[in-house]
Amino acid sequence: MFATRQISSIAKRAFSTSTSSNAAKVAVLGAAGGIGQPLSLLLKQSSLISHLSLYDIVNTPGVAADLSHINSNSKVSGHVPANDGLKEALTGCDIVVIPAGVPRKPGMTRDDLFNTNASIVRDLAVACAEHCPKAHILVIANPVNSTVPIVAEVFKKANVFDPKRLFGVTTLDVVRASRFVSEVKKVSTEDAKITVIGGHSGVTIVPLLSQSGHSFTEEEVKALTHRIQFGGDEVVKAKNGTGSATLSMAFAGARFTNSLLEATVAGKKNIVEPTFVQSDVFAKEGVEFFATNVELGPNGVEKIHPVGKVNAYEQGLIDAAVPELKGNIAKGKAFIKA
Ligand SMILES: NC(=O)C1=CN([C@@H]2O[C@H](COP(=O)(O)OP(=O)(O)OC[C@H]3O[C@@H](n4cnc5c(N)ncnc54)[C@H](O)[C@@H]3O)[C@@H](O)[C@H]2O)C=CC1
Ligand SMILES: O=C([O-])CC(=O)C(=O)O
Repeated sequence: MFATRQISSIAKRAFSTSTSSNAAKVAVLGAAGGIGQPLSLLLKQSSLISHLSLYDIVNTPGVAADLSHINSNSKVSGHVPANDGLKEALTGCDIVVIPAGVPRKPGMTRDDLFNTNASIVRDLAVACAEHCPKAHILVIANPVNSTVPIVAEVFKKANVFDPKRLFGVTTLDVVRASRFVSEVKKVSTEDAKITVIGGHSGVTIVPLLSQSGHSFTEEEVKALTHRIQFGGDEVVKAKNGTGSATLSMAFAGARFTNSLLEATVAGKKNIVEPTFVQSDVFAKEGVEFFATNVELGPNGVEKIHPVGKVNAYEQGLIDAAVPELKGNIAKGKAFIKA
């Protein structure tokens, strides 16, 4: 249901309504990339955005010129590093979405991207802390389990950290889970709402199929769990060295950004999305960031939902996720502290 409803309502807004009076400035950093371009296209259709600000180290003037001909009401600007481009892109931003960074090739883990992407995300976070310290920051760049703590540490160093405004985008995991379960159970995706908790890599992705209202055989649970945890690898393998998920990620990133806009700009209530945030849910186990369903409100995180009832199999998945997550988070924090 979400997909159809979202696309038709976005399309309607684009062609029949004007931009909301308190609409937001939204920046996409990495906007010329595989995710950045389709994500920017989807965001261009939102009437809750007044200014779509596109930043990349290359090619954003062209992407911005192209998108700017679409007759929705938002302004589009393109920025590259020259002439204070990053400062221009970020100043006045309400939301910053960060898909900047390299994607995986076959045989790599998301953690293998750390060496390249950690410094990209750090430098962009430093600029956000300086030019738009109150913006909501949505991190897509992998490894999300480490890049989110990196942004947090940068913001803490600059004394501007607000944990309610920092999100790791894990929406693709629930989008995949919904699709895969709908295929197995032969139901509409509307009837396949799956909670996915934890983080965004391999065993840290924990689907809670027992909460879905469907019954599964043991074999189905194992196969679905594996497919949801390693769905990213399916795409990396199929793209055969040319990248990872871009189009489904753009869809998922737009879904999360639109939900945040609905909560912050449109003041809608009961907007719930899964996301990797600073959380108390597993704080006792030493896990500072964790993805669960989160209610979004005018200031970002409104309420972090608990994990809820899990069965023994899912408890085993959580037990496997916790140490891995702890390590990923510590690695991100140590990168900035060092
Ligand atoms: N959170 C999630 O669920 C997902 C995350 N990803 C991650 O998203 C990231 C981007 O993936 P793609 O768009 O496929 O890669 P891509 O290589 O197609 O695009 C990345 C873009 O970032 C730009 N870039 C590099 N350094 C930059 C900097 N310092 N400032 C601004 N822009 C910079 C590049 O010029 C390029 O246009 C990867 O790290 C990938 O692993 C991908 C899919 C899902
Ligand atoms: O698999 C990757 O590297 C990209 C990603 O995070 C995903 O598709 O979930």
